[in-house]
Amino acid sequence: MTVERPAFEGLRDRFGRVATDLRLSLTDKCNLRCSYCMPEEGLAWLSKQAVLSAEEIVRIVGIGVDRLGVRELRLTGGEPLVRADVVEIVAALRAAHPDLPIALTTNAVGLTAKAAPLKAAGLTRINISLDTLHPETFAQLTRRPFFDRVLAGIEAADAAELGPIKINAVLMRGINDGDGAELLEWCLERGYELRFIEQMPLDADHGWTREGMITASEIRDRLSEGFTLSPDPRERDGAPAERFEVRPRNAAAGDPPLGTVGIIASVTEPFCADCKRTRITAEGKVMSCLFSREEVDLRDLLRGGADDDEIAARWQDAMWVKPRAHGMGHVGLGAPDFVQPDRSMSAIGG
Ligand SMILES: Nc1nc2c(ncn2[C@@H]2O[C@H](COP(=O)(O)OP(=O)(O)OP(=O)(O)O)[C@@H](O)[C@H]2O)c(=O)[nH]1
Ligand SMILES: C[S@@+](CC[C@H](N)C(=O)[O-])C[C@H]1O[C@@H](n2cnc3c(N)ncnc32)[C@H](O)[C@@H]1O
Ligand code: SF4
Ligand code: SF4
Repeated sequence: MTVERPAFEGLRDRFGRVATDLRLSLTDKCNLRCSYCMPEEGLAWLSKQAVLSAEEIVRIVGIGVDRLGVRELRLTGGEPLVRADVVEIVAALRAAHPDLPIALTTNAVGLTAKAAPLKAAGLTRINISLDTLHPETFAQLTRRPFFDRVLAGIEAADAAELGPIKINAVLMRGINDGDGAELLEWCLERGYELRFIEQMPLDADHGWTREGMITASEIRDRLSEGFTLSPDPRERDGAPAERFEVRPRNAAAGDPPLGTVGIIASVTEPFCADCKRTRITAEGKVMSCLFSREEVDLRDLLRGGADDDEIAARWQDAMWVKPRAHGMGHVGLGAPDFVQPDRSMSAIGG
C-alpha cells in the first residue's frame, strides 16, 4: 500500500484523531465458542509460524511506545491465555516499558493458574467476559461447560489484585437478556465494574441484525426497574464505555453510589469521533478500525529485515487512512452500505 500523506509524529488519521491506545491480539484461538463471536465448529486457526512470536510482539510494541506515542496497551485475542508464553510476553513487555499500563481481556477459563503469575510479571489490570450467572445459560451462549472455571478465574484475579476488575457482558435476546440486573448486583457486591456491550456485527456466523440486538436504551430501561442510574461525573476521555453511578431504586438524594456500571453502545450511540485505538492482529496486521477491510502487514516487513523507521512509517500509513467510523465514511452498523468484515471479533482482537 502506498499512501500519500503529510509527515507527522504519532498515529494520526485524516480526521484529526490520534491513536494512543494499542490493542494487540496474542492469538486467534479460543477455548469458548460464544455465539456472537465464533461459529460452533471453530475457525481455521493460524499456524504457529503465522502468529507473531514473543520477540516480534515486544519489538512492535516498542516501536509503538518509543516512536509512535502509544500510551496504553491491551492484550487480547482470541483467548490470550491459551497462548503458552503469555506470562513471559507480559514480563518482557514490562521489562521494556516499566511505566506502560498493560491490561488484558480474557474469558477467564484459564485464569486460576495464571492470575498470580501475570500479576508478578507486571500485568496492570484485567477485564473479564461473563454474560450470565446461570451455568446452563453460560453453556448455551459459549457452547462450553466452563462456568465454574470462569468464576474461579475471576476470584483468582481479585486475589492477585489485578483490579479494578471490569466484567464485560453481551446481552442476547431470548438467551440472557433477563440476566442484567442480577449480574449488576453480583458485580456491585464484589466491587467489580460491570459493562454491558451492544452486540456488533462481528460474529463469524453473520447472524447479527439491528432489530435483534439489545440496545443501550433497552439496557438502561431494564436496569432502571431496580436501580437509579445517573451519569458518572468523571471524564469519559474517549473510552467506549459510558459510565453511570448506580444507586438503589429508592435512594435518597445524596446517598453514596453502590458502584458504577458502563454501557458500550457501539451501535446505537457510537463513539468513533473520539476513537484512540490502533489494533495489531495475531499475525501482525494493523487494523485501523474494528471494521476495517484494509489491513497493513507489519510481520513480513519485520521478518524481511526492515528497520524500526520503516515499520513505524508503514504503521502511520495504515492509520492515516483509518475510516471515519464503522469501517466507512459515516456511522451506521447495519446501514445499507455497511459491509461486515470477513474476520470475526476473535480474529481481529476485540
Ligand atoms: N466499536 C468499538 N467497540 C470497541 C472498541 N474497543 C472495544 N470495543 C468494545 O468494548 C468491549 C470491551 O473492551 P475491553 O477489551 O474490555 O476494553 P475497554 O473497554 O476498551 O477497556 P477499559 O480501558 O478497561 O475500559 C469490546 O469487547 C468491544 O465490544 C472499538 O475500538 N470500537
Ligand atoms: C473477542 S473477545 C477476546 C478476549 C477474550 N476471549 C474475551 O472474551 O474476553 C473480547 C471482547 O469482545 C466481545 N465481543 C465478541 N464478539 C462481540 C460482538 N459481536 N459484539 C460485541 N462484543 C463482542 C466479548 O464479549 C469480549 O468481551
Ligand atoms: S468472545 Fe472471547 S471467549 Fe468468546 S468466542 Fe470470542 S474470543 Fe472466545
Ligand atoms: S468502530 Fe472503528 S472508528 Fe469506531 S470506535 Fe471502533 S475502532 Fe474506532
